[in-house]
Amino acid sequence: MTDQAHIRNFCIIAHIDHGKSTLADRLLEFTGTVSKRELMAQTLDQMELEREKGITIKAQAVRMRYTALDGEEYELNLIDTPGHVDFTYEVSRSLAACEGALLVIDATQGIEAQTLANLYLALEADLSIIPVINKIDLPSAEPEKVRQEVEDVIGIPKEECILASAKEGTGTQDILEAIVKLVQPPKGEVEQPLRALVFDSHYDAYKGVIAYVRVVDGQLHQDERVVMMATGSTTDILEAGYFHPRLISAGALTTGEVGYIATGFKNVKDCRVGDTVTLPSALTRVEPLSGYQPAKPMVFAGLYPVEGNDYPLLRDALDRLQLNDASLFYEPETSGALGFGFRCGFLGLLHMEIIQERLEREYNLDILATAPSVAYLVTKTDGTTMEVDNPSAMPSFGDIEKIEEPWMDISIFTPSRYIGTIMDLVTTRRGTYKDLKYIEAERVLLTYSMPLAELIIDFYDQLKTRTQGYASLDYSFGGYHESDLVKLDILVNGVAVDALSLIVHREKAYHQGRALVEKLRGLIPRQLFEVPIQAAIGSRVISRETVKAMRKDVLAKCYGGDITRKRKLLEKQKEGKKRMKIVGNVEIPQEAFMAVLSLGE
Ligand SMILES: Nc1nc2c(ncn2[C@@H]2O[C@H](COP(=O)(O)OP(=O)(O)OP(=O)(O)O)[C@@H](O)[C@H]2O)c(=O)[nH]1
Repeated sequence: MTDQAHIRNFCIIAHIDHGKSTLADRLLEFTGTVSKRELMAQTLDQMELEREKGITIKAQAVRMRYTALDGEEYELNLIDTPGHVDFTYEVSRSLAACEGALLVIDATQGIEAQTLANLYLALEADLSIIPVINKIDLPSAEPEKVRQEVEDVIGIPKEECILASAKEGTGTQDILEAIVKLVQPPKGEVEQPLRALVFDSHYDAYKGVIAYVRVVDGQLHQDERVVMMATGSTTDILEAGYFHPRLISAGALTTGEVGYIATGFKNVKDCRVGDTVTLPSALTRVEPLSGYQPAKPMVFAGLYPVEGNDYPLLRDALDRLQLNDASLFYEPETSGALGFGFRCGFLGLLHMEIIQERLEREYNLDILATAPSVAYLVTKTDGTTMEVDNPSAMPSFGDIEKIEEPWMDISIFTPSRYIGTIMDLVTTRRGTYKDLKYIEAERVLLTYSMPLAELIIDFYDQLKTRTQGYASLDYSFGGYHESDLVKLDILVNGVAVDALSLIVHREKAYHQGRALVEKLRGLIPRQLFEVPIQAAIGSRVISRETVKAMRKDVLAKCYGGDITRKRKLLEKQKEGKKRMKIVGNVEIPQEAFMAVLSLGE
């Protein structure tokens, strides 16, 4: 165990793609924690999906030993943080386990929305900030300009910025020296009863839930009985140790240290991120560490197996994913159109996408997902209130007194030439303007308030398209507000398809209904008969399109000749069918359920 004065706990925060993982690799390599050969492209991003999407999802922690220029050896604990807004809560928990943060800024991009969002979280957690201007090897790098930006926007003197290239290793030692000099050693009392913060966890088939902890006070030892203050669960610590980056058992962890405990818990729910670990004997004497909050899903969608028989498999897969991901919520749901499936709650759209992909890739399931929805607070005329996260479960409008929907505070960084088009985009999404700040002559920070329902429908892609990729976005929950909403039903061949129902603002209902049926006409394949598609509010049909009947057989092309070609065509047709659901007697493809996401403006 290292004495407290020689421990430094820090994290790296950055906007997506500014080079956090690459820099982490350089630090691991420089300190000899991982050899170059061992260092796979990105050690810290372990999940395959993370690697592919190039984003960090789960926070990780690695212990390094570094002999500084002062001749002393230090224990440096690097806590990696997720870079995406969906995971803000995990970021803030990781930050709470540190005393310092490297703020990485891309020298070709400058400060972006999540640079600031993460910086604010770090300041809230009272961390020392070390700005690192990365990618200075690139020809388009403008380190001087970015330095000035750091001084003007963040208020840190520009001389304190470290210039680095994580790719080439420039500046690595300067960064390590700055960590030793500028980051405070951990405070906390080793004589006090144990308090350790759980800042992340993962499930291991042999050791149960592995909790990633920061010991704030006291010590913890293997075989000791501990209790989780928020959930009340108790267990004996099977193993205690640190990450190197693999788990190294050390028998104990002391005040100020970061490491893991193997808890034997069978579910991450017993050991939530943000919870405090203590000893049963100290339970009544210690205050839990602040800031625990259960993750709250914001975006909901139905997930259905394409093959009805796969329902039990889907349930098992969700069960298993949830072992590792306490923020994933699901419950059984039945849809008239899609059969048996699950209503799932996610932290955000990216989270939803990740879960969907993991179900398909790791569990080999074909999933049909309905369009994402938010959770509405509905007050009925009889005075009762309910939360509705599925449009088809909305009570009939005669019974509704009012509906409130979640609004987000959003901030957008953009070159000033795009202000007009962004303003226009946000207004068509019912957003309201809050503020505009010039960051430098040609870059601005715009802030708005906007319904989450509008944000999850293609907003980010639209923003990127309209600004040629230059704008960056960040958002946080801003409260519930009453809105004039209606339910839009879609009828296919005269039958209302519950999974296509939408909640929309009354003023936009007509336009959206029309756009949607037009889109659906293009997506629903021709059948042997004519298929009308209608949009309706209550019993009033507001728009109608028709899918014409099919005229020719696909096999007609083959002139009865080439059998391989015929088989190929049939195979292809089968492929195409994979993501189809038969509703009534009409085949509806997956894209139809997502059509609402791409209606354009
Ligand atoms: N030229 C150059 N490229 C770099 C440097 N640092 C990182 N990159 C590249 O920038 C891209 C993003 O780097 P990552 O380290 O994955 O970024 P990140 O911040 O960890 O991204 P998230 O995990 O999504 O938050 C990768 O293609 C890196 O190879 C650098 O110093 N110079």
